Amino acid sequence: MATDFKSIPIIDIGPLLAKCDDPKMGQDSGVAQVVKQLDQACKEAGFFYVVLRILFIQFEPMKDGKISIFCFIIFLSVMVWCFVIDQKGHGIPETILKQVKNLTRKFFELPYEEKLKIKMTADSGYRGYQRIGENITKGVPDMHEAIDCYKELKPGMYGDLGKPMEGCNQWPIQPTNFKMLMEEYVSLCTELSRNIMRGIALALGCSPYEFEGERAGNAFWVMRLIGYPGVHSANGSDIPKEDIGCGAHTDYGLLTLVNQDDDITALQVRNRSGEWISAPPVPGTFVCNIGDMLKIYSNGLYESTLHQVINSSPKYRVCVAYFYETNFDTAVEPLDICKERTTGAKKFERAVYGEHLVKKVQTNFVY
Ligand SMILES: NC(=[NH2+])NCCC[C@H](N)C(=O)O
Ligand SMILES: O=C(O)CCC(=O)C(=O)O
Ligand SMILES: [Fe+2]
Repeated sequence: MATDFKSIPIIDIGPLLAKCDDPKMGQDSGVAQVVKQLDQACKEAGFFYVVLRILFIQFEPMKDGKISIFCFIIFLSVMVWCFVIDQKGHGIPETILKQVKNLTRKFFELPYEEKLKIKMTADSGYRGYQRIGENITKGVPDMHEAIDCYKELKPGMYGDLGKPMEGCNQWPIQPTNFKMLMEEYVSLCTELSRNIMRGIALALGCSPYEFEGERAGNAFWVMRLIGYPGVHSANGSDIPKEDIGCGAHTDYGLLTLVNQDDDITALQVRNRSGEWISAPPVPGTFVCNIGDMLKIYSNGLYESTLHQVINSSPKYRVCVAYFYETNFDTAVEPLDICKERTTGAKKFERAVYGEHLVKKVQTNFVY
C-alpha cells in the first residue's frame, strides 16, 4: 500500500524509548506523537529513519556571535544531561555504530584466503563469509561480499523446520574483538527493535506487547555485514560501470535496522509508481524498514517495500543490516484488528517464518 513518497521520513523515537517499559505508554502524549509518525511512515513508505538522540547541530544564541553567559550555562547543562542519558544506554551510541562498520571494513580488507577461513556453506547453516557474486537475487549475482550471522539454533530445536539453519556463527580471529563487538551490537539492536515494535504495535491499534510472547517473544535475528566494491572506469572509458550491489528484494521478517556508511548514497527504495527513491546516509540514525512478516500481520496496511543497492561511487561501501524477526517457528497470519482496518478480508495466507527464511536462503545460495 506504499504511496508516491519522494523521501523517507526521519522520526525521533526518544519519547517512545523513554516510556517503552511502562504498560500505560499508550496514554503518554509524547509516545502518541511517535506512534502517529510511525503509522504514517509505515503506511506511506514502509521505510523510516530513527534518530536515537537529538543532536545539537547549531546553538542558536551563538549564531550572530553574541552569547550570554546564561545561555551558555544552559547549553552546557543540556550537553551534560545528554551525555548522562547516553551512558544509561537509551539508544545506541553513535560510537558503536561506527566501530561496527570500521571492524567490518577491516575484515573485508583482508586477503581473500584469510576471509575464506570462515567460508559459508550449507553445512555451516549458511553462516559465514560469502564472496562477491555468491548471493543471488532473482537469478542475478549480487555485487557484494558479506558475513551472514543468525541467532544460534541448537540441533533438533525446531525439528526438520530448523535443520538447514542449524549451526554456530563463524567469527574471524582478525580483526581482534570482532565477535565480542558484534554480539554486543546484536543485543543492543534486539532491544531497540523490540521497543520500536512496541510503537508499531500501538500504531496498528494493538497492545504494545502484540509482537511478544508466542509471536516474537523469543525473536529470531539475522545480521549481515556487507561490503560493496566501488565502481571503476573500465579500459580507460569515462563511464564507470555500475553494478547492482544487491538486487530488488523485500526483507523477510518484522523490522530491519540498517547501519550504513556515512558518505555514500546507495540504498534505493521503490515507491508506488516504480520510482527509486534514495535513502541517503543520515549520520547517527538507522534506516528502518518493514519485512514480509509484518506485512502479513498488518494485512497489507504496512508493506514490505522493495529496495535495492547500487554503489555508483568509487569508494568501497560498508553496511551492517540487522533483521528482527518473529520466533523461528511462528505461524504468521493477519491480525483481526488489521483485517478490520483494511477491507475486512484476509489478504495473505498464513506463513511460518522459518519456512519463509529457509526457502529464501536456499534460493539465495546454490550449493
Ligand atoms: N537477507 C537478506 N535481506 N538478504 C538480502 C537480499 C538479497 C537476497 N538475495 C534476496 O533475494 O532476498
Ligand atoms: O546495504 C544496504 O543499505 C541494505 C542491504 C539490504 O537491503 C539487505 O541486506 O537486505
Ligand atoms: Fe534488504
